[in-house]
Amino acid sequence: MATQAIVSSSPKVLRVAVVGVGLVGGEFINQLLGFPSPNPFRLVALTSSKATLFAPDGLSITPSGWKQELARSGLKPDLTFLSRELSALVRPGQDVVLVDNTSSNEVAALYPQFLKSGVHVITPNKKAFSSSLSLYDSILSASVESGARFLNEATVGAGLPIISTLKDLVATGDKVTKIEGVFSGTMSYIFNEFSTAQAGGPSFSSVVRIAREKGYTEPHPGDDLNGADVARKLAILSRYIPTLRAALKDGYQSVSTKSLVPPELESVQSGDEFIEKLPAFDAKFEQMRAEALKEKKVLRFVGVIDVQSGVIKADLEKYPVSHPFVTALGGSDNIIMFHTERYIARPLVVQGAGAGAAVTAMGVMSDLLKLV
Ligand SMILES: NC(=O)C1=CN([C@@H]2O[C@H](COP(=O)(O)OP(=O)(O)OC[C@H]3O[C@@H](n4cnc5c(N)ncnc54)[C@H](OP(=O)(O)O)[C@@H]3O)[C@@H](O)[C@H]2O)C=CC1
Ligand SMILES: N[C@@H](CC=O)C(=O)O
Ligand code: NA
Repeated sequence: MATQAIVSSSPKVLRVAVVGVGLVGGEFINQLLGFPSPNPFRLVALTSSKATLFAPDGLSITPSGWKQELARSGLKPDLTFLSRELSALVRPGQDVVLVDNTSSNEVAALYPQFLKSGVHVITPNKKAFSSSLSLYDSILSASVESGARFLNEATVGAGLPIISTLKDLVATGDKVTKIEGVFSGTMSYIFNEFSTAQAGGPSFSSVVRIAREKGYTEPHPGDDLNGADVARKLAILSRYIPTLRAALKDGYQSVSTKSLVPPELESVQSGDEFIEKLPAFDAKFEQMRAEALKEKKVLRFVGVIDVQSGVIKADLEKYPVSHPFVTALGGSDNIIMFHTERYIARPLVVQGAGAGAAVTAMGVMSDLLKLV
């Protein structure tokens, strides 16, 4: 009988640094610490806007204790320090990952620096990928230069496989002709509750308040209501479509976008103040709801990328109650339809919860697992 060679290889371990420990960040840390054994991840850094913890061989923290540990840390957050320390940890067979769970432009602007030094970047933060083409290009070239990867599945549809589906369609040679759908968990929740086949219903401001309490909104709910969150998602997806890659040089701001923020509230800086002042504008939204219902329709906030015409827009539209954007959706659900040359008879459809801490953190975890 032939002797079989026994090949022993130690399992790959990834060092993970987390910046941003809010709703999504907190849930992500708990999912990471609770990963089934053998856990391939070592949490080496936690950084909030006020403090940081760092231990190159892994922090000794627990799901119930990390918040206290971080609050007790005397170390102030310092992204330059973090970048230097993480790049020093990169070596053959030892991968290091930055997970950015903030919505910060400042952190996003540093991705090229982290990537250049070989640190992978994973994030649900839309800022870098939906901003100027020059930042996007420098992220791509830094990744190509070092081989470090940037993964951003949770930036569109939270945990739903939207970016991976689009990448697969394009990489296998399919031609995308149109992508359309409900891309915002917040807008989905708001209009699923506010605009139904029945007359009357809750006030607009009350459903916005609940969407925020459920953790669907951006840190400032005005960033959802002004359409910017949907415009950013459309910009991110457009860049994966070869003919549209360079269409939005200045980023999401070039997407034609309908804002639902009353002009009087545009300059309100705090999310709390915004929520407090919104009830004064309920009558205007009630009128929009009643006008749609007169036509036997309901309101839905949708996004469209029409590849052939080059139109990319985020808008509030009226739909008959038999439309899939009405019948198929509840809660914070997203629905995204990919029309392609291969999926010509009926679109490829991805649907499910598109916001909330658990499903977003799962999208970030699924990216992390792609590196193991
Ligand atoms: N919530 C959801 O359903 C989804 C969220 N996302 C994205 O996930 C990201 C996080 O969202 P969410 O958790 O809801 O937001 P939160 O506001 O709950 O969390 C963001 C955290 O980032 C911290 N932060 C901001 N700037 C810095 C910085 N420079 N260094 C360290 N920490 C910083 C904030 O701290 P502080 O409060 O002290 O300022 C805050 O705790 C956002 O980019 C959002 O767009 C994506 C998909 C779905
Ligand atoms: N605020 C966003 C969160 C996910 O991207 C949304 O409501 O969809
Ligand atoms: Na996703």
